[in-house]
Amino acid sequence: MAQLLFNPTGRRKFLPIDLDSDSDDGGISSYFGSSTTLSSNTDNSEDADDNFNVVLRVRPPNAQERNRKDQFVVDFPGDGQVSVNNQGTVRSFQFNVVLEPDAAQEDVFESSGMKKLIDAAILGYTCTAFAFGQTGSGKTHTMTGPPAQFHTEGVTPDPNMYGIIQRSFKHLFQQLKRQSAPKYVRASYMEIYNEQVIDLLNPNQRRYLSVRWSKNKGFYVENLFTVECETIDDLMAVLEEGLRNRQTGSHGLNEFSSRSHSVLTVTIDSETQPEPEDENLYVTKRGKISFVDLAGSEKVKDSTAPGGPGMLESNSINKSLLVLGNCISHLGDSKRRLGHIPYRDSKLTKLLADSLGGNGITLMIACITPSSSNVTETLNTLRYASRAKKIKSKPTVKMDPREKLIVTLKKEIKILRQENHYLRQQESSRREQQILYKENEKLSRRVEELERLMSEHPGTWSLVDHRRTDGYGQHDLSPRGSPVTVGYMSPTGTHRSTIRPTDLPVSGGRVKVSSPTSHGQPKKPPHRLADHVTRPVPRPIDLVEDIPNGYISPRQASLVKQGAMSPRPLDRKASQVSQTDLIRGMNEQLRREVMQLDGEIQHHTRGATQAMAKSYFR
Ligand SMILES: Nc1ncnc2c1ncn2[C@@H]1O[C@H](COP(=O)(O)OP(=O)(O)OP(=O)(O)O)[C@@H](O)[C@H]1O
Repeated sequence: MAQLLFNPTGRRKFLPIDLDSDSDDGGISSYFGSSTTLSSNTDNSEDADDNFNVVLRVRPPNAQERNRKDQFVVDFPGDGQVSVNNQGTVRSFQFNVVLEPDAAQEDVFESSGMKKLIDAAILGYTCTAFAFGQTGSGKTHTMTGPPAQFHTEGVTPDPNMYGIIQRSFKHLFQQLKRQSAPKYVRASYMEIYNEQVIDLLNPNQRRYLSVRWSKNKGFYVENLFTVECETIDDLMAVLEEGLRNRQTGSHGLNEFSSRSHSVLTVTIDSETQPEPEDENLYVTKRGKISFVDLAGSEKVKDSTAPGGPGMLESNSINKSLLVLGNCISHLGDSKRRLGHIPYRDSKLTKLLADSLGGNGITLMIACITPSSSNVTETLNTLRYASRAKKIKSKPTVKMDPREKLIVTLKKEIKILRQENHYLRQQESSRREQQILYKENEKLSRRVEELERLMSEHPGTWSLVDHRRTDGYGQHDLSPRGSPVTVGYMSPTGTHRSTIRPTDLPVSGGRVKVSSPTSHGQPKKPPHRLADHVTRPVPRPIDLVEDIPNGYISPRQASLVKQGAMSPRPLDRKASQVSQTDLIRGMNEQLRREVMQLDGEIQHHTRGATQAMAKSYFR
């Protein structure tokens, strides 16, 4: 897209908008009096789920219709309903919001959900507001205000009559003013006239622009000028310039009829930080809001220029509206929605493809007249609008594809870092466990040695374990009565037994001595597994059930029993910590056991030495 140093031609018509004025309409009061007349079925014009919102506006009868004494055939039963009496046959339709003839410009802006669209565009969504309906039904009046005001020499438009475009500009800049992050606003303005795209901001060089398609952008207009808009005044100048250059004509139904479809697009680029902790990563989100004022559908016989350019205009207008209608029919049908949508059949539908069926948020304002002379067109518009109501879209935030890739990669890096940290933690805890296993083996060997030493002097000491038949008991120095677990633990398996100090015959604080087995040789110490026992294959400890009993505290155990706690209360990391603690505890037991055995032996050796000395000196 080319950039234009914007230098609007002609003098300013629009009055500046005061951004600081309290009321959202800049002090605009109702043109038709203060009564707001609208009805809505669910009062959900601001409903977040409503990504394709259709509202209906019915204009008041004009002078011509009143003079003709046309009948008022549209009725408003309330709750978003509208009914049309076609020579006695009444048809009813339902919309999100129905704006009755005396609804003011302000009411349209406030009730249509337009603010939601602007807010979404600031957040990076593709939004579209478009007005459609038969010629003279009030589309341009709704979008920009009464066309007579900006097409009549010497008339300055009344800000009270500003349409949703000017009011949206104001809301946009008011919102941007509140935000600290930088935002860049740009605008383009084009029209599709007789199936040709014309840049409304480059009137001196009236040439037709091509509509192209790219994977990243979808359909777009090549070489369309975009104007940087730092202030609301810049945007107003863009609107004014475009309106001045737009194709208008006069025919029987509208003195200032738009003979083209116009698309004014405001793009909002905002830099955001997707990762709050990563101060260096900024991505640009590109939101946009397009205001589309369609040329009015019309009966060719009503056009007052038969055979001339008016006929060609009417045909191409009707053709592109027909294609738009086809696309809407397809998109509004749950089955056909998944098939081919004929966007490519007209330039208008190509450029609206994103808004209609894609990832955008769309507001459609259907405009009708209340007059009996237009009842057929009114019913057509209402059917069109009803079909459009069924369109579903999935809005997504637009981001530069390269920046999107960077964000994705950054997220992946973050996940990999976390995984790496977790694995390192596991590795260090595994290493600690290995050290503890080695220590456990050493201590167990020492206990075995000491036990062998004691057993080599039968009659002096022996170890008693009346629960075991192999003649080997275990020493437990924990406070009497408390069950403890002692044993040998190897990296490949465990051998555990729980004994109580009361189980051991104690005499004078010492373990009672009795003879070892009748074979005289010590059997395999209880700290080791018997040879025929197959050791379990080592595997990561991740479940509480994998760990022998003793991991859950009595309080936890009772909670599990009561069902107040899951039997797997520990996570992977916690269970590994518990395993380490278990081995550490066992090593502590073994250390005390070694000390106890050492003490026993020293005590005995001292006793024997004293006895020897006594007999020597005797
Ligand atoms: N709600 C309204 N209240 C008062 N006047 C209205 C309203 N809607 C439309 N009008 C007037 O009716 C006339 C036709 O409206 P407008 O030009 O907006 O119709 P249109 O749908 O854009 O027609 P076309 O498709 O031919 O461009 C204008 O003079 C306009 O000011």
